[in-house]
Amino acid sequence: MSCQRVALRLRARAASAATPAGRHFVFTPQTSPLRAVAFLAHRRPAWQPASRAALQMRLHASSATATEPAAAPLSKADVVDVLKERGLLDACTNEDELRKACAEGSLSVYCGFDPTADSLHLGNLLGIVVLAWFQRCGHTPVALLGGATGRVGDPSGKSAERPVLDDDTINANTAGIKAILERVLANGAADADTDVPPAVVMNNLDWFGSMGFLEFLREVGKYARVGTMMAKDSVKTRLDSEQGMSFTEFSYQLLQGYDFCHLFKEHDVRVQVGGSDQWGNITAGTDLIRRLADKEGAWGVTFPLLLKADGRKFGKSEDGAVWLSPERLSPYKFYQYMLQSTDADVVRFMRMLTFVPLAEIEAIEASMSADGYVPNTAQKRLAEEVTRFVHGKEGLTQALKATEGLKPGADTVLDAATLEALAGDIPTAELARDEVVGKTVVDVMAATGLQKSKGEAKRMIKGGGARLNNVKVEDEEATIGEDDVIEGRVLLLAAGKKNKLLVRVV
Ligand SMILES: Nc1ncnc2c1ncn2[C@@H]1O[C@H](COP(=O)(O)OP(=O)(O)OP(=O)(O)O)[C@@H](O)[C@H]1O
Ligand SMILES: N[C@@H](Cc1ccc(O)cc1)C(=O)O
Repeated sequence: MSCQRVALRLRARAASAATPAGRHFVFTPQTSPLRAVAFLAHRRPAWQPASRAALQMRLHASSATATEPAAAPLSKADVVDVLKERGLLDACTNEDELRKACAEGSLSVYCGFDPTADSLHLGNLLGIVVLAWFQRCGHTPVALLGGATGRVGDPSGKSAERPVLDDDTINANTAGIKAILERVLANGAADADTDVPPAVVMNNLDWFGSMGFLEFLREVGKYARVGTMMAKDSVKTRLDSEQGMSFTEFSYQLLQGYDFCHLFKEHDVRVQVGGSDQWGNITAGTDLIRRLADKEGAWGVTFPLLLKADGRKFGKSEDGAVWLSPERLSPYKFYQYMLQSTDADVVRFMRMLTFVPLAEIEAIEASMSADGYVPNTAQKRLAEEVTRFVHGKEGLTQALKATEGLKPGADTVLDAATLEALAGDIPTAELARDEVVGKTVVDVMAATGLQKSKGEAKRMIKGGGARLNNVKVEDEEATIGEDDVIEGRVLLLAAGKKNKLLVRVV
């Protein structure tokens, strides 16, 4: 949409808006888009479908002074609209029924995560975001660890059998993703405007671990139809392949189906969400609930896969997976990744991965093509929001400090914790204390390889490009004192604007 059209839409939307206090603003066609934008963003602290619909209706009405009720917080009934508006709804087993059930009361909603790696990645974040939206609307999110299903391997979306992981790996992976789910869901709840129902984390090994094969065949397998199982996309595509499919992976849909059935019966979980490739497994669950528990009232919802600009999905097999664990990808690197989103992606990512109100996102989008837009403003907002969700306030602070301190030519002095967190993100060397303290900057630059020789290091200082802890080194004979080793542990050297080296003093 052109800037002009966005601006007109925003003006039209704002034309009849009321402040929370009930006073009315009348915006004219001359009102600047940024004023309209600022007003809308200020007025609507959370996304509100009811008022949005009212605004849309007024877009087509002639009166520019009609009033609108004061902003209301999100309610249980809103969640389906929220997901749709944000591009997070791909399919639903029965949307009308689900809407009705959401409006009638608080539902428990689950999403499963198999421990195929010790960390989740950016693509998996979508499942957490969807759970968090249900939570913000007043429903209870349940994150299910696939301690059992991870031992079998989901064939969905895979062109070949998954490797069988050993028990130790699966247990370590389960612990890794459990920590991430707990942390990210807690960050999301802490950031919500209102109190939200607490998240629950479960592990399907708790019910499958003690179930024998005969029991499974008798209690679960008896209710599944082979024809239906064969018709799932995950099976059809693999049966056509040369390698075929193992019975183990063929059975996967029944395990996931039984999870839903178990959670439905034992914990009154009514909704399962998952990526679009999970449709077959999710409907295996709703089918099983109908047959085994003889009950209706369970719904499946899928969200589209998060894709890169070139159409490839964010996953873990590709080079450079965007991991959510700080051990695999530091908050600084994670922040940098989001910061480098292209203008073509940034608005889509903001809609799908953040909780920024849609009116504000539209305002940001409009501002991007307006005069005076400071490049990367939208990317900064995206990076801040997603980093705070994934790594918490402390992680974001760390990422911002590191970004500031590592900017080419920065003069901010960083603390030891921030610097140490960067080990692995920037070149790092380790030297004994007596190889650093009392030595010249030239010596240390050469000893660490930051400069090829002492002569080169001297020339760098002469040219004004050498920095110790972001402070310019003026003197070729300058020595490193005890005080230069930050908190006795670390220092930062730079040769030129971009060539930085972290020295750990041991
Ligand atoms: N980019 C994505 N967007 C949304 N959901 C995703 C994305 N990637 C994975 N998921 C969800 O996470 C589930 C588990 O991911 P899975 O382990 O199958 O693949 P992956 O992590 O994407 O790794 P790979 O790169 O090996 O395919 C998927 O079935 C899907 O529902
Ligand atoms: N099959 C899902 C994980 C999952 C496991 C168990 C479930 O009950 C639900 C989902 C995936 O591969 O991501």
